[in-house]
Amino acid sequence: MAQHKPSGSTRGEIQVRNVTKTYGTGPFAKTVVQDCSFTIERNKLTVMIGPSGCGKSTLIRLLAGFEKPDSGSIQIDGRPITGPGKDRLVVFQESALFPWMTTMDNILYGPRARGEQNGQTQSQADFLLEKVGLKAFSRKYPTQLSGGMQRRAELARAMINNPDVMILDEPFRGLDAMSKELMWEYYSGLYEESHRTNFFVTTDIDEAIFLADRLIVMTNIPTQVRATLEVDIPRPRRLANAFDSERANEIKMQALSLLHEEAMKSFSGGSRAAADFIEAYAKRTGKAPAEAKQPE
Ligand SMILES: Nc1ncnc2c1ncn2[C@@H]1O[C@H](COP(=O)(O)OP(=O)(O)OP(=O)(O)O)[C@@H](O)[C@H]1O
Repeated sequence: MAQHKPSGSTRGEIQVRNVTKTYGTGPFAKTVVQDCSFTIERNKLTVMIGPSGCGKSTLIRLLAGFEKPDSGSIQIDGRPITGPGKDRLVVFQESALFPWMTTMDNILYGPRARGEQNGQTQSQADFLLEKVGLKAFSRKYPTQLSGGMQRRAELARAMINNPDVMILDEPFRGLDAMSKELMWEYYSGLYEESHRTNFFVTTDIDEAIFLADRLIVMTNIPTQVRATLEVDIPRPRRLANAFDSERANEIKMQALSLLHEEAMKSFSGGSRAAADFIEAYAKRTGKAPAEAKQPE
């Protein structure tokens, strides 16, 4: 049977302009995103990296249309995002596979639910199964798959819906190091097939550099863009060579130094976190807390 790869969309540019989001009110108000602007460029893989807890998942909920910004605007191809839409598809950290369905049935779930199952969706499912290395597992159930296989099945399940934008919130978090690296190859291979607009959020610098066309580095909370780096490393990228390039290391060092500065902000200002950090540092180095220098 002829196999059809998912068609690459030429839509899906997202513009975030001066977005602010605060949770709670009065003395309990907490601003998580502040005056944040960036563009997720069409047909590129944009990776967002930032310190843990800086507000990345909040931004994803805003892009997905699950929540609304307090001020500023978010547009897709010039239209305001007012709620969830089938032009955007979000893949979360948590498994969303139905345990009572086989891998194949999980992958075909979207087209079936829309009443769109036909010969073409079946051959797309075959193509995606092969691409994610699960051809021999199409009749297995999620519990019969490893964690990495489940994540690959989820990628296929999302991609068959051909969204204009794929939004991924730390989808490989929690996998062991080897499975995670394997996922990078599968995922970037899928991206290189379609060049669909992808927005991928992570806290893992190696993952970010391996995958990204563009890397957006975020500030600490309340978050906004600290820097945007073009990751001009040739494709296709493979684990065997991706980290050999001097350019990859240069970008990694640049991003790491920005992230380090941002992470250190949570330790400044005599906060409880700073006190804990200094105490732990003193224990580890054998120096009394008074001698241990607070990070600048
Ligand atoms: N609905 C909510 N109500 C109140 N506070 C919230 C809500 N959602 C998020 N926050 C707060 O916003 C901050 C940022 O959370 P968010 O999950 O967006 O960060 P993150 O960068 O995705 O974190 P991580 O990297 O750890 O996944 C946290 O301090 C969190 O407590």
